[in-house]
Amino acid sequence: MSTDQKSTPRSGGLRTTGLTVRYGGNVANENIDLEVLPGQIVGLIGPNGAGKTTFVDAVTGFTPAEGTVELAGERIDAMRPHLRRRRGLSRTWQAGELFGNLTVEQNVVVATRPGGLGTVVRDLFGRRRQETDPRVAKALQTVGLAGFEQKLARDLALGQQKLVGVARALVGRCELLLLDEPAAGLDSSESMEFADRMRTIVDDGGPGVLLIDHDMSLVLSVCDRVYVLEFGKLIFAGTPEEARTDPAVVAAYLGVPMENTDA
Ligand SMILES: Nc1ncnc2c1ncn2[C@@H]1O[C@H](COP(=O)(O)OP(=O)(O)OP(=O)(O)O)[C@@H](O)[C@H]1O
Repeated sequence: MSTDQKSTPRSGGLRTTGLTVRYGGNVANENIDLEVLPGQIVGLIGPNGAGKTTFVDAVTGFTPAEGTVELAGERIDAMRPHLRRRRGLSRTWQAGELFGNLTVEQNVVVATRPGGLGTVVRDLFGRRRQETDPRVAKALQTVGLAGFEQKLARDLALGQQKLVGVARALVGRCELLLLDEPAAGLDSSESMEFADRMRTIVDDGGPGVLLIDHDMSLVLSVCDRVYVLEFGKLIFAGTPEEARTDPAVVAAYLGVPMENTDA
């Protein structure tokens, strides 16, 4: 495994050390050391069942794990999921996260309210309708959806709906953004458009991003670094260029040239 991880503490981003998840006798993640620095897009890939979702669940606190998780230099592994979120660990979900009958703006507002959807609905039908929260406006501008605030979420193209999901994750404190299969359902040009937007967000001072996806061309083209999981273990960490020719990575993908592989 090639890696250039340093042992000095970082002031931002995500770092896991020795992250291990067991489901009975099955070790779904084994000693995972992974780092995402601010300003980086880092890919996490691996064949079906390799342990990618388990890793996300462990980092976000939805699955018990051994080892440490640091966010922006602070240990968060003893925290419950909502506290990790408050510290700036944000994620998007694979599917079904938007409320189709609400506007784009309302969908993002939901993420800013402690009461979630219930509070927003009360605001809509009660007298507490407020001006647009500047954080919401900024998040929508960041993802390129300024001007779409009053459209219904269901009327947007799928790629735009995914960007609403990103805006929701970005609103409030965001030290690290976990993108869980953002390209699912997108065609290759929509995926690349999404990737370009993510690159711009990160390069413009956005958070570090951990991108988990089956779309290899997306991951290899947009990521600064790539980690590859197989049977719960990291078999590779390095640049996308190194991943394309690494024998263990190629073997994990059955020898198919990686540009053409759909994990
Ligand atoms: N809640 C659970 N209880 C028991 N075993 C589980 C549980 N969740 C996942 N596993 C097992 O852990 C291993 C890793 O699964 P995981 O879903 O994390 O892989 P993945 O890389 O995300 O797969 P996919 O690409 O298909 O989503 C698999 O062997 C799976 O069967």
